[in-house]
Amino acid sequence: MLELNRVTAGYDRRDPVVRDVSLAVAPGESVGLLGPSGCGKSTLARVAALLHRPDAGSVVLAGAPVKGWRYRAPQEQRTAVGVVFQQPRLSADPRLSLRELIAQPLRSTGRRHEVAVRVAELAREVGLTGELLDRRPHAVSDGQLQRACLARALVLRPGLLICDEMTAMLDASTTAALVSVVEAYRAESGAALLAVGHDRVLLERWCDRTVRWEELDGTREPAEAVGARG
Ligand SMILES: Nc1ncnc2c1ncn2[C@@H]1O[C@H](COP(=O)(O)OP(=O)(O)OP(=O)(O)O)[C@@H](O)[C@H]1O
Repeated sequence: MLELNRVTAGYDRRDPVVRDVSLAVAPGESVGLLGPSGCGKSTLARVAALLHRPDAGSVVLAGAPVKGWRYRAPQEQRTAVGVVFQQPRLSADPRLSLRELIAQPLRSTGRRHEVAVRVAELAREVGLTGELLDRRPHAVSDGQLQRACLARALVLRPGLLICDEMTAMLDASTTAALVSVVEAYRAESGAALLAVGHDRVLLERWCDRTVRWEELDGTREPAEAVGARG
């Protein structure tokens, strides 16, 4: 579903954060990427979500090489990937109600009834009640806002979901609830998952396999890097 081939990326070409990293997620597979704070996991997650152009290497999504990058990849390709970040307040437009937030990726479809039905269905799945849906981000908890962000990530029925420390700010019961929403969606849709984080116990329980950041580092011995890709 996703192939990152020898990706180098960062914020300064002379000193990239991600160097020569390769990682593949098969269709329907869930992969947990584990690494310490600051190693570059979120940067790689943003490349995988087609939101950050790599300086070198390639990204292949559902068998098609991603082309036409500006800072991000073209929107048609981006809509095949759903993404949830660690801090919902940084990714959610504060002017929108949770209902509008969830519906945001559907705004170009114009079919208002369908949009309302889909938003209501997802809100129910993530556990948001009617009254909460009319509130704006400042009037809900982090957990409630993250539920809305997860619903938004699923609204276009992506074939690949990327969860970048999705539950890092949440308590155990909200974490369990959001993981089970992701798993229910994957069971029904066959979507693949890349979950990024530093909670080894959570990712090992959640994912088919986990990969440690050190294993991906293409600047290490070639034998180690090949092993990580297999
Ligand atoms: N927009 C940016 N501009 C410049 N440097 C950045 C930017 N975003 C991240 N960095 C730097 O890139 C490095 C990797 O950051 P990244 O967020 O990818 O790491 P991470 O492994 O996800 O960390 P954490 O687990 O703490 O979220 C860090 O040194 C960070 O300071």
